[in-house]
Amino acid sequence: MSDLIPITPTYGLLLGRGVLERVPEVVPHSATRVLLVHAPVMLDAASRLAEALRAGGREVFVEELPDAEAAKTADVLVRLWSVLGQAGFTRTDVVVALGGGATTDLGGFVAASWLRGVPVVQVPTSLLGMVDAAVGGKTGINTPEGKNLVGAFHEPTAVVCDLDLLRTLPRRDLVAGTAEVIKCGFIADPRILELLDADPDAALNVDGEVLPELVRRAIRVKADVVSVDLKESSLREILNYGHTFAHAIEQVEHYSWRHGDAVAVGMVYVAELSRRAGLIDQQLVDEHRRLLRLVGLPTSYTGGRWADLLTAMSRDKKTRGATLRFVALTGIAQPTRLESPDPQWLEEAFAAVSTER
Ligand SMILES: NC(=O)c1ccc[n+]([C@@H]2O[C@H](COP(=O)([O-])OP(=O)(O)OC[C@H]3O[C@@H](n4cnc5c(N)ncnc54)[C@H](O)[C@@H]3O)[C@@H](O)[C@H]2O)c1
Ligand SMILES: O=C(O)C(=O)C[C@@H](O)[C@H](O)[C@H](O)COP(=O)(O)O
Ligand SMILES: [Zn+2]
Repeated sequence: MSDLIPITPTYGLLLGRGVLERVPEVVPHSATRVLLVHAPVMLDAASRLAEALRAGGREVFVEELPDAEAAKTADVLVRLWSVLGQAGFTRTDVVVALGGGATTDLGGFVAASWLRGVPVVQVPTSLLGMVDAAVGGKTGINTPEGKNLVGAFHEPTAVVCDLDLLRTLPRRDLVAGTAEVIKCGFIADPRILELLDADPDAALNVDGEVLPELVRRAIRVKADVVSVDLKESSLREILNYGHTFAHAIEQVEHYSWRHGDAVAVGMVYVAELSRRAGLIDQQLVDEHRRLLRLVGLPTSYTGGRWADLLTAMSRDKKTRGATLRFVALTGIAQPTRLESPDPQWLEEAFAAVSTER
């Protein structure tokens, strides 16, 4: 099973089983040099890919990145700029990123920043990377002040998602990836929620047919948004559902929380907030908790001081001046914005996610 999904008029996504070997096909012909950055766990796959690229006559530089969020730092970026400079990378050369969302965010930003932009081919290896991080052109790194605070919009030349790679993904990371799939269900595609509800085990079976269907649907949601609003002038914000509180958790917890787990709690937080603002009823808040728990995602967060979380939320990219802004729902597949919510609701929603309900 393999098919090419158009993301925007300029690039597509190859989705299927065993498609990793087709990466050389999508590397631009003009590229004589390739920088292949990979997550530590992808060492063998990176070596094989490098050999295949060399067999095609390319000069390949392989760089292993620190794992997970440790890859998304200025130090790693500086190290890679040095590699590119020493190797004499030109604008026709290419970066290939092989790993989870942290690897593709960093790889994308190296490509965006080198010579003000060279091509990048994204090869996500986690569920979250396939349905979200590697698609849509958001790239970047964290700073001590917050998550993804430095970055660029830089669309990939191609995205290659080999579903076979999910076989080695730890269960906890697979589950975390479903948070972004569920997010797509809540903001745009209720069928995602139905499929998941009907058979949560099938939704997490990497050898079955339900997971690929969920992956395709989530990618379609993302593609429909980024193809009309790459730079997040308005519509794209809906992909940030749950992320205001999620990013605050990640930062306050020094990135010991998985992004997807934080997004799960963040969606419950904004649902609680939206109920207080009169946008949704308690039933839809409960539905968030029920669906997230079905696949084993967390729905509560007991750590963190409220003041620290609020400071972190104020640095969210949707904030305008002193105005905190959230993506909220008025119903399933009906996203809206909630601006300057009552400070008491903000804290009450925190109290509500601080206990298991
Ligand atoms: N740019 C975007 O639009 C966007 C969207 C969503 C998330 N993100 C970012 O993506 C990151 C989260 O992505 P993630 O959940 O993939 O995290 P991750 O990249 O940290 O990967 C999670 C873990 O799984 C491992 N892993 C990945 N693929 C594997 C495989 N096939 N087999 C075994 N282990 C594997 C990784 O090495 C890591 O330890 C965050 O930094 C988040 O901010 C970006
Ligand atoms: O693609 C987008 O736009 C998103 O918001 C997708 C999110 O899942 C993703 O985590 C993104 O990196 C968050 O972006 P940020 O601008 O809030 O850092
Ligand atoms: Zn996310």
